Amino acid sequence: MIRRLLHYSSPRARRLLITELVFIVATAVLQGVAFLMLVPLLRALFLADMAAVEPWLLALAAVGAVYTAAYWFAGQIGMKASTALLDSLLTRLGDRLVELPVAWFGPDRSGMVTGIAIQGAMFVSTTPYSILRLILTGFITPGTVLVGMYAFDWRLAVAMTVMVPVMALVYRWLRAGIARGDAAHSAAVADASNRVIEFARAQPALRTAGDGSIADRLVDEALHRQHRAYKGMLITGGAGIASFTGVVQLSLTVILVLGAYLAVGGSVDPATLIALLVLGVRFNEPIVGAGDLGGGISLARTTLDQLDGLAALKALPEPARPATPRDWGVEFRNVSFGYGGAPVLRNLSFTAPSRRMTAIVGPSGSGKTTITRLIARFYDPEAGTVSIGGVPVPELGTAVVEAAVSPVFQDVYLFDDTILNNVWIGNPELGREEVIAAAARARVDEIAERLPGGWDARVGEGGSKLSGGERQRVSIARALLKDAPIVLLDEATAALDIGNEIAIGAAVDAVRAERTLVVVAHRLQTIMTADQIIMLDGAGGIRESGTHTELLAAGGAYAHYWHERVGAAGWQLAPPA
Ligand SMILES: Nc1ncnc2c1ncn2[C@@H]1O[C@H](COP(=O)(O)OP(=O)(O)OP(=O)(O)O)[C@@H](O)[C@H]1O
Repeated sequence: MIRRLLHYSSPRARRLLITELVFIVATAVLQGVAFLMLVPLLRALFLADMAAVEPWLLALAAVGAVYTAAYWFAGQIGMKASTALLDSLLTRLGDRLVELPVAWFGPDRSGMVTGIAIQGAMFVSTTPYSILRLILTGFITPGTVLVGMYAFDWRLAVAMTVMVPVMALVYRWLRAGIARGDAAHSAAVADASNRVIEFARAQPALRTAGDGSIADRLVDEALHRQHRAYKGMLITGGAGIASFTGVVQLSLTVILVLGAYLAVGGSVDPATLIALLVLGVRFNEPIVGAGDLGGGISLARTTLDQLDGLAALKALPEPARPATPRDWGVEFRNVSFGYGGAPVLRNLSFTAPSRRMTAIVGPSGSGKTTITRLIARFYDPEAGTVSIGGVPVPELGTAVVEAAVSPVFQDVYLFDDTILNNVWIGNPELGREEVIAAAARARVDEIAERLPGGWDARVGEGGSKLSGGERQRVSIARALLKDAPIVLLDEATAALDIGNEIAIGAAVDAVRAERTLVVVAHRLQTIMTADQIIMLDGAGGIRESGTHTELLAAGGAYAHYWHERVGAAGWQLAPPA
């Protein structure tokens, strides 16, 4: 545990932690020495040997004073060490989250990450002071007492020594049982948290569907599993602690019986025996306390295991020196990819040239959004290459790709901040006026005018005060501000109101001449004006590709799709006769 804590510590936290541990060990040894000094002192008192009482009393007071000072200092350092350790753990967690591929973050991860950030890291950081100190004291103080015992009576000391491996075995068993129970409980808590978060988020959908039975059942099952895991943890933990306490009490009984036997035989005088028995009790007390705290250590260990698990996750490969792309055209060559199940894309090849708009169309679930995720390097393909400017994306590295790509996805997340700041994150280097200008190009000014507070109005958690289309407009404004050479636009599937239609149309016009624009296209206007249309076949490949005019003239699947869509939208391609 100490090694693992040091591993997750910054250099400052490590220094503080080591100093704290040195002082903890010193206080534990001093406590043991003080207990040992009780023997001659008590013996002198029982024998009414006042001449011997005084020096022992003074010596005990001196040890007590040093102990108190060391204890106070360990506490002060301990508090600083905890704060430094908490900082290190949260920094490590943050650094790791930034390195992990975007694809790793799903709703099922939020429970675990929240658990570490809010509770686990705090628990681990207070472990040295609140738990480790007591456990170390629980073993070092009795160890000191045991060594000293040999100076008083070797037979009682041997009896105590024989009990040590038995206690150690039971302690190990206790810790292993608690660790197992705690790991199962933590997993169940994370699962239940995910379910409850999902349940809260899904309320609008559940209420409109009028049947919340599935969500109710999933939450109930998760809570039930958590309850069972908690009960299991209490049962194994309770049984372990009871067994350990029993063994420790047994050792006391052994000392008592042996002491009585020795006293009856006359080889120990009664005054010494009573003093030694007091020492025996003091020997056992801290050990029992340490046994009770074994569970606390396991909780900290579970969080450290989770951090180890995060550290072991494979990040996407990064180049030692990122290559330079020749331009910003995108190429897929024989790309195959799936999410662990059936392949979504199979041997897919196409080019989205620089300064051109490529529209991707196809049946629902055919992989349109997946293509944009591969360009943004949320994932690397299982086979084939995705290249930008002639360089495979892994050779460019995630940082280059992230800087080169502006994604405007459907699931836009807005921070609970002002509408202006939500656009500003597209490029924090620019000034307020430039941000407002870019926002106006995506027609975000209309939204700001509507909200009390204008540009400084807050948008609510996740952007809850804005409509889906309005959130996408903010996302478009971010993309315009970021001014990246590749723009990925996943058009909303829902019908847009006229304001959002115009905003998206304006964004498309603003970027298409200068950048590589790849649009998962649903608006007829976007599709027909694209420089190139890639129509997916729904089986992982491309059915047809070309310009709107070419594909219509070919009279194939695209022409069929187009006429259906036009009919559904009520468009008229030619004036009625
Ligand atoms: N994170 C994911 N994990 C597992 N499967 C996924 C994930 N995202 C998408 N899929 C699956 O991959 C397939 C392609 O999804 P994708 O979103 O790329 O399709 P799409 O063509 O954009 O669909 P739509 O037009 O309905 O948005 C679907 O079968 C989908 O269920």
